[in-house]
Amino acid sequence: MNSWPPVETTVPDRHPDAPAPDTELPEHYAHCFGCGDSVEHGLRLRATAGEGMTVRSRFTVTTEHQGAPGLAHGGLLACAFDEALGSAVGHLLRRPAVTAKLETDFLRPVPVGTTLVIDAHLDGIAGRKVYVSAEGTVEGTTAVRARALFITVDLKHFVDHGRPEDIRRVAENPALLGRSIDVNP
Ligand SMILES: CCCCCCCC(=O)SCCNC(=O)CCNC(=O)[C@H](O)C(C)(C)COP(=O)(O)OP(=O)(O)OC[C@H]1O[C@@H](n2cnc3c(N)ncnc32)[C@H](O)[C@@H]1OP(=O)(O)O
Repeated sequence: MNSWPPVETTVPDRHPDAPAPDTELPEHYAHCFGCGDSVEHGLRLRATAGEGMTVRSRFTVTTEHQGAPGLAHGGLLACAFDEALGSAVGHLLRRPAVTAKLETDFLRPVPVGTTLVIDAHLDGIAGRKVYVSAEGTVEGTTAVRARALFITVDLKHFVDHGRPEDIRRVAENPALLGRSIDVNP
């Protein structure tokens, strides 16, 4: 395995306004496939702030999430990790960031009806680059590991690239966005 993080980094402090350990974290966007409650067959990850630079997320696999009979689809598991890792970056640093690179190791199948517990850890930052890793367990057994590079961005990233009607909808109803991330840090 390559060394991780792959470049020299520093470990940041939690943002002073980051949610305290054991706080249940809100969805970051109501229409997010990873965490939004408005998405009928979305993953609906639930997350809790941990100690230090950690966040624990939980993903319960339903029949809509299958790739093979009775088993979670690998791409959706990767999505769950993207969300869990992004949640750690967003909530602990309180800065918007997007995934630039995501790698996953699938060690064991994840059955429908089980809950994957994803423990994400913010490993270090170098400028706008944020390195995070996570381990997912099912009933105490490691099933998936992942690591990712997120890049912090400003609000302009979303305004410039997002579909105008969706940007407008959020501007008209800011409650669609969670309040744990500073959009103008
Ligand atoms: C609470 C929130 C939860 C959110 C969970 C969900 C997260 C998501 O799904 S985000 C959606 C998926 N991701 C995206 O759409 C991102 C698409 N990509 C982009 O917009 C751009 O490529 C972006 C913003 C990542 C980087 O572009 P840009 O701002 O021009 O920066 P750029 O200069 O290219 O890169 C910055 C640094 O990162 C490095 N970098 C960028 N991409 C990569 C990569 N794939 N691999 C390695 N390094 C990379 C660059 O080499 C550069 O390094 P250095 O500073 O040392 O020169």
